[in-house]
Amino acid sequence: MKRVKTALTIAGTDPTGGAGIQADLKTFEERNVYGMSVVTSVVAQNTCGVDAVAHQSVEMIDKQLDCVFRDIMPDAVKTGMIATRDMMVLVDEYLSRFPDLPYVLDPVMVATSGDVLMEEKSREVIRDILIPKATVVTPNLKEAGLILERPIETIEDMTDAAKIFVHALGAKSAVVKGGHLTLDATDVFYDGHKVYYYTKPRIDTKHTHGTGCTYSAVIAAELAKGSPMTEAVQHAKNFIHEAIYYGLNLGKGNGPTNHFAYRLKGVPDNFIDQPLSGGDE
Ligand SMILES: Nc1ncnc2c1ncn2[C@@H]1O[C@H](COP(=O)(O)OP(=O)(O)OP(=O)(O)O)[C@@H](O)[C@H]1O
Ligand SMILES: Cc1ncc(CO)c(N)n1
Repeated sequence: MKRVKTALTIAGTDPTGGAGIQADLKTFEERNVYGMSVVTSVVAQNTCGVDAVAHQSVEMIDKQLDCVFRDIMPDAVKTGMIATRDMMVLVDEYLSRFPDLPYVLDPVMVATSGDVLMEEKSREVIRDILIPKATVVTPNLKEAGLILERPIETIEDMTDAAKIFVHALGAKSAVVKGGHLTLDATDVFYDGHKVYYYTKPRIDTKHTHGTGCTYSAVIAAELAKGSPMTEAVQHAKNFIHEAIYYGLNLGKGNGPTNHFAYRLKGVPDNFIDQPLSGGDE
């Protein structure tokens, strides 16, 4: 019998719904994939920043993972905020049991607001343990720079970085995201053979909270459905572009993106349509 495809996110939370687990689940749903979630850290945050973080114990994360894996096998997994070394080691244990499971690694380190979401000493665990397991790793410029210990600022740097993630660090593929470039929003994808450039015009907005989470969640959903990597990345690029373009104008800081936009080509009829406005009330 045919069954719906499923994706699991292992990540931290955002009660305002723009980033983290909440963004991932909305995105899975928008891509017609059944979403599941394991909470690593409860984060008291909003569009202005992070107020407090409560890490779940490794035992509790283990119990959540066990509940999922012995009941509903995901067709793809994505990880976002995994704050500590011990949490990463645990996640690695599960990934090791299912070596064929598509795994999207978003190496979340710092929120858009600048708040730190991962212990600095965990960086080498991401690099040495999780990256070699990744079907695709999706760093932004800063994360790529911190992991590779060199500045990543230009398209050439991004191309070199994507190749290093694959050839030196052992990821199957890598996409270095250019949301923080100054010109066009170009993302560089390398699959071990060929480099692909995905470019969209930069949208002039401050409402980019959770763009990275949303983007990697699209890739996970597409991989769950069996799409080839290049198509998954193209969907992610189109999805995030529309989600930013048709911004919802919510929040007092860097607002969330519009997770409806890729499906509806805009905002639902009963929303106040204010694309690209600046967050005023
Ligand atoms: N202003 C923008 N205009 C167009 N595309 C953008 C813009 N900002 C980000 N993007 C796109 O959004 C996607 C996510 O990239 P980004 O570099 O912002 O991730 P991130 O920094 O990990 O996000 P987060 O804000 O969740 O930490 C990429 O495809 C990037 O090109
Ligand atoms: C939980 C969580 N993960 C990732 C980000 C990065 O956007 C965030 N702000 N919060």
